Amino acid sequence: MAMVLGAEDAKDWIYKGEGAANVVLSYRGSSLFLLGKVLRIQKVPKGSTHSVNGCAVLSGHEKLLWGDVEELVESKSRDIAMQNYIKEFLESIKKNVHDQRPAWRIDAAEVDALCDSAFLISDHSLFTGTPRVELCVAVEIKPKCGFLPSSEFITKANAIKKSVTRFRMHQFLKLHQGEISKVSEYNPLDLFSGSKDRIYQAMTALFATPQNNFRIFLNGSLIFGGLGGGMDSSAVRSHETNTAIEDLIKVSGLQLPSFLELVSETIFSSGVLDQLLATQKLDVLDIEGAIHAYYNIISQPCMVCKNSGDPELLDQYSSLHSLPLEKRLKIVRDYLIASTAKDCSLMISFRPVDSGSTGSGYNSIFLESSNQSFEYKARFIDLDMKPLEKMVHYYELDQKIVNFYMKSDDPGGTPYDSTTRGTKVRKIQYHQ
Ligand SMILES: O=P(O)(O)O[C@@H]1[C@@H](OP(=O)(O)O)[C@H](OP(=O)(O)O)[C@H](O)[C@H](OP(=O)(O)O)[C@H]1OP(=O)(O)O
Ligand SMILES: Nc1ncnc2c1ncn2[C@@H]1O[C@H](COP(=O)(O)OP(=O)(O)OP(=O)(O)O)[C@@H](O)[C@H]1O
Ligand SMILES: [Zn+2]
Repeated sequence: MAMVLGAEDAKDWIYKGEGAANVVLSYRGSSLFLLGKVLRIQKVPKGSTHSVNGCAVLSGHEKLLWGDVEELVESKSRDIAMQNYIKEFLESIKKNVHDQRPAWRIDAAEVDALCDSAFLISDHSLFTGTPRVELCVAVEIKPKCGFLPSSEFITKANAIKKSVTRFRMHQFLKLHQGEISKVSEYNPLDLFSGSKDRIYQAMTALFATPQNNFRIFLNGSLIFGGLGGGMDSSAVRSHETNTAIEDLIKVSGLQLPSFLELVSETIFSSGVLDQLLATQKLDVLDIEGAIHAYYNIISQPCMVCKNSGDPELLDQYSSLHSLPLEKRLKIVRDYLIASTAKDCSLMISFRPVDSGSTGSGYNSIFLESSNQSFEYKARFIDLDMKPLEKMVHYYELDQKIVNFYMKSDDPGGTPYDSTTRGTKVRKIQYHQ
């Protein structure tokens, strides 16, 4: 369907949220086609001409990497060929959303008014795409990495990575950098555990410290959690949360614990995170292994080998450098796919249905504690491909997170075993 958007249409698009790379707007105009859709527009870092996640076209090395995924290589160039460049519309959007954006996001990047294209996607915070027609409660969860790495390429000095989650270690660095005001007790291993009780425990922790990992929408509007992917959502919470949660309770008939139970039960019985975890686990070698394959692909001397004076390690790494090209490409491809799976978000929308009426074709769930039935829809968002050129950043950030964590005093014990929380088990392991 051909449709041209001009500056006058910008008023119909309302700021919904944003991440590091995109601003997302929901439609509140009168076009039936656009109702229930969101527009996802790329951002450009302040002072740069490239979008946050690199160029829309693949670099030469990326073509080598993804070359056998024909659709990907083709679609990237098709986007460019079909570009419908609507600068005025995007300029107006840029102006309109300015006041709602978090200051730290404004400082980092702005809507790219020179963008070639934007994504028009279904609004997954709505059940059927029609706001205000029926009650719909949705949650957005950014689960992050749900397993502990066990790669043989993790150096002894970084062995802590095998027993403390990346999420927890990163929390200490974020706290130090002022990005968060307190360390979250959310443990991704609980969420991915497949155990009902542990999933519920993860949900309770996400609710207590939502950061950019948890949001609740009521009929498509954010009622809980940080707008704009805010690390700390204290502003939204202190202001509006109480009434919003009261609204939620009133309209859904669910008390908060029952609501968290509904989400936990859905995650548990749908198995929706199982496949995500399997995809995350494509990262078999960890960045400490994959980085070597990366340097071969870009035909540059390996900086990690260059800076390592340990003959034993160098010997181990040489096994990676001497792999056939196809194997090295696969290592990096799998690493990047896993990175996407570690960074995407899950949106689950719910609508109440009369008990027993499950003939609609949607998945349904019965919540015993409240004797209510719900239909649900689970969708993943932000499945963007990660740019190849981020590999060095991944390596450096990994080292930084681990080094900082080792200097920190984490009173939390081993996050993968909540029964040992509060003890010094982790430290004992570390000092061994
Ligand atoms: O590296 P991480 O784990 O901090 O993840 C980044 C996210 O940080 P957070 O989830 O807060 O820790 C980060 O999120 P925030 O900006 O912190 O909300 C982005 O999602 C970033 O991806 P991209 O650069 O937009 O493609 C993410 O970068 P990738 O690592 O997924 O490329
Ligand atoms: N299809 C959708 N339906 C409803 N809301 C959406 C949709 N896509 C994105 N959003 C909202 O917009 C926010 C930002 O979108 P998204 O995560 O795609 O941005 P991003 O910049 O790519 O994120 P990241 O920081 O993880 O790279 C999401 O957190 C979510 O609240
Ligand atoms: Zn190397």
